[in-house]
Amino acid sequence: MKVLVANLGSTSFKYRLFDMESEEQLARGGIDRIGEGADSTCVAEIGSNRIEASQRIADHAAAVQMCLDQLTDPESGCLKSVDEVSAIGFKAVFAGKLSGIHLVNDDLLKAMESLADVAPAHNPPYVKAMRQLQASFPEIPLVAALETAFHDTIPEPLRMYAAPYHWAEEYEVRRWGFHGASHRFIGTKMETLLGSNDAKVISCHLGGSSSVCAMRGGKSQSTSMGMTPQSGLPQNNRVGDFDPFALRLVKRLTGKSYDELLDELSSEGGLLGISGISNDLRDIEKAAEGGDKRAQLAIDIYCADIKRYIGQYLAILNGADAVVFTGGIGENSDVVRKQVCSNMTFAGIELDEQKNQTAREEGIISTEQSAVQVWIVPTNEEIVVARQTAQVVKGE
Ligand SMILES: Nc1ncnc2c1ncn2[C@@H]1O[C@H](COP(=O)(O)OP(=O)(O)O)[C@@H](O)[C@H]1O
Ligand SMILES: CC(=O)OP(=O)(O)O
Ligand SMILES: [Mg+2]
Repeated sequence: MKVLVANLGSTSFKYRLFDMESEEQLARGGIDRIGEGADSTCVAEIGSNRIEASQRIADHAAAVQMCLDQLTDPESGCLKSVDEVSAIGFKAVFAGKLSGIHLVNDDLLKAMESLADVAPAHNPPYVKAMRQLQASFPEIPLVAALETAFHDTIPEPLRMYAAPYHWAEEYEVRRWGFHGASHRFIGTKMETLLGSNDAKVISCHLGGSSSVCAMRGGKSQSTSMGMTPQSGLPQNNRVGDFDPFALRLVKRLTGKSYDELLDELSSEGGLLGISGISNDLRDIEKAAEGGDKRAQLAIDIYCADIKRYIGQYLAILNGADAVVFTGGIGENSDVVRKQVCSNMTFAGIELDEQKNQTAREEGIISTEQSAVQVWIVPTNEEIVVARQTAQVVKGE
């Protein structure tokens, strides 16, 4: 059984094709900087073929089409036709109480559409891509793996807001949490790497969107994203945690509506809003190296917030066995990892600067005497979604 997984990130598109009998990865590809109006780097590995291109990709729907073209290319592809794929799984984000794994049908699409204003960077591209694929390939089952389900194990006191009690019951206003596929992958992987099925792990998934998750025995105990993917840490261009009453003041001073202000916070906030340069950390790091103060401030605010969550989670878990960095930023930015882990010796966290700078793949980047191990672990959200998709197709 071949399963294709589509991961429509806030800044990127990634896909992987698996043979599910062996879990062999047959192909993978990625496109970054989607919709920024700049050229995207499009990289794919299909069998032994490596394809690299630089071109303008307007949106995620165009990215999905490019993936299908790459896979079915007569020369470098690995499929004669898309019909060889038994199912397409989506690392889908938010459908409220329709959490977990679902076949994509009208009910699911409507639930995601009804929450488009709550998850504006995520739900609209998913719905568009799902509808496009439904129309083009009506015989191929589409499966949505909604990541909020991973956080069902968070205890009630860490899941609820101190809002009026009936908001949780009537409107489902609670800390849902996201990035479930990535945190689940890291939790399972760390059980193997640490040789324990009861490990205390703090997973820092840092990318276009970022979240930190405290896990015990691979189960989520708390996470930084709350009701929506705009919350928690500062995101690429979305605000992160924020006091809602500031809106009343800015509304009064500007005459703008709440909707306009929320749109600003979810498209002109986060790393872009603070730096005024880019929503991509690569550009921000370059500007900060060149002495740009706001770029440096964006990095400082981001790292201070990650540190704050790690501190919270050390308290919640009563210490930790490992802190893990993953995601586009977590795996690639030694600058962020160094700044986050500085001045943490009180908690037994000590980074090995040399290892941090040179590490490119999975490995430990803390010193031998560091009581808490610090790891880089490249995430594989797609294998988690592929397994869930195969379960649905097999009717398990
Ligand atoms: N070499 C790098 N150095 C610093 N940051 C990087 C590097 N490569 C990627 N990034 C950051 O990672 C982000 C993409 O992360 P990723 O987890 O793939 O994103 P998404 O949220 O779209 O799934 C980019 O927007 C950029 O900020
Ligand atoms: C919430 C989420 O999955 O975000 P992203 O795809 O941007 O990492
Ligand atoms: Mg992502």
